Amino acid sequence: MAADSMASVAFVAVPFPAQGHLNQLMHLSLLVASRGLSVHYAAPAAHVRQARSRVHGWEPKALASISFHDLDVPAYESPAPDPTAPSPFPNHLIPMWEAFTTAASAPLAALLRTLSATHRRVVVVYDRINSFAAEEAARLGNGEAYGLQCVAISYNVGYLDAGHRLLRDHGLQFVPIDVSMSREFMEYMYRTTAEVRDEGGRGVASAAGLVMNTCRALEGEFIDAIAEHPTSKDQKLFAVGPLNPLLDASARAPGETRHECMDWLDAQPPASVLYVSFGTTSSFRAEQIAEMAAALKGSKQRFIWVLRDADRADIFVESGESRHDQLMAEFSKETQGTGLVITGWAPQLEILAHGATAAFMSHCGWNSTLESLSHGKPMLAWPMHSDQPWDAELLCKYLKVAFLVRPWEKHGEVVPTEAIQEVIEEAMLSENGMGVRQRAKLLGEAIRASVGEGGSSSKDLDDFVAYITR
Ligand SMILES: O=c1ccn([C@@H]2O[C@H](COP(=O)(O)OP(=O)(O)O[C@H]3O[C@H](CO)[C@@H](O)[C@H](O)[C@H]3O)[C@@H](O)[C@H]2O)c(=O)[nH]1
Repeated sequence: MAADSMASVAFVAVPFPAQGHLNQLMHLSLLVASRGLSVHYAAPAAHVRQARSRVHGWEPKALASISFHDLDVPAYESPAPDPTAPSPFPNHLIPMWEAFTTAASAPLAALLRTLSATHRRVVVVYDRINSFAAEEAARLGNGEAYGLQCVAISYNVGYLDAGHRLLRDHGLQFVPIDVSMSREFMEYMYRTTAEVRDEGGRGVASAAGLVMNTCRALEGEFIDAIAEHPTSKDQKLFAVGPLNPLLDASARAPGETRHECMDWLDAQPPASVLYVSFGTTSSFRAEQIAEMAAALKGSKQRFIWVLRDADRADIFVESGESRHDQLMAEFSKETQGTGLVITGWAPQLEILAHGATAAFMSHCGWNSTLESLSHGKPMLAWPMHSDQPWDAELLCKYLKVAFLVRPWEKHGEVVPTEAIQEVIEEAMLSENGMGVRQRAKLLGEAIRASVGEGGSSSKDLDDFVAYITR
């Protein structure tokens, strides 16, 4: 591709302001920038700062290849999450999301107009929740918009048709979205997300296509099912994932200072540590924390447990102290030598890549799922909300690389120590566990091949860049 043809195209990423979403558009932006495009990343100031400070797996200097733009939004509340709420869905983030959707389109439109005047084409890649960004791109004479699918593409197959052949053939259940998400968030999505307003229809009519953070090795049949669906008519589809960087088993991330837990991991035997973490949007009830602590201790397995509450709307107003600090000081003494508890931000990508890590107990957020599988690590699935029950189905019944800790039907109940411990022991010690680990290792190799030279995702990324710079 000629350099001038690249430079005359502006690529503008418009993420949804939550860690699991900021992160994916950041990785895609860095990948596209490394191919020589002029890349812009536009979000509220605190979220630009969050995305930059938490980016993992890249050289910090890679961030210099992107122009960051603060979208001016009015002040919003940033309450602490409520761990006692009946549902773990992060309703405390909704005031911030409302402020974002109401206010961000005007500054985004101004940015797009400026770029439109100085570039041959403006390509907006927007989180599918942010339909407003595609509408702003459509107002430009030289604008083009692509949705970014931040969750499994099979999730959409289930959403469009819960009785789809692929679901029937594999015995997969789709939990309706109004069951796995809060009513308040459904109402919000109905206003902000064309695909939801359309009940799974075409979505933003003007969007040129869809970029998917997945690969054929994981979801090939589902990618084909979406391509054949009438809603994809005239849309360009690109499966370019996993977007997260891949590290080798030494888990050395470029240019980063290492978290102290990595030295501890270095000293553990190969494939001996269970990693436990539940992403950035869920908080455990105190009763559940006690059962988890007892199960980890009782299993006598090595572990790293990231015990943190859901992010606040603005992560920089967090107090620094954790409600778990005191309890954990005691638990850490009891399990010293066997396990580590982290109540701050953990280097998840590095932990999952490390040769001492055997398996990952997770809520099955799509980033966690991709980060684990792309490093060949099986999962212990404990879905909390949103797309997570679907991911657990995909992992346990379709890919067969996970053990189910808690079936979705029991999501209102506290999972007792014995049930958690039983799954840990099955994953870490049993013959069946070894089989699942082996399958995850092979799947990891296939996923890595997808983004390697000549792989399906690498080819789709080439095609995407070639198409937007045509
Ligand atoms: O201490 C921590 C905690 C988290 N992470 C990272 O934070 C991200 C978390 O993302 P994810 O696993 O997807 O979980 P959530 O934060 O819960 O993500 C939300 O967004 C995802 C993408 O849409 C959805 O799949 C989830 O259901 C939704 O809850 C991952 O990259 C983790 O590596 C860390 O690096 N360190």
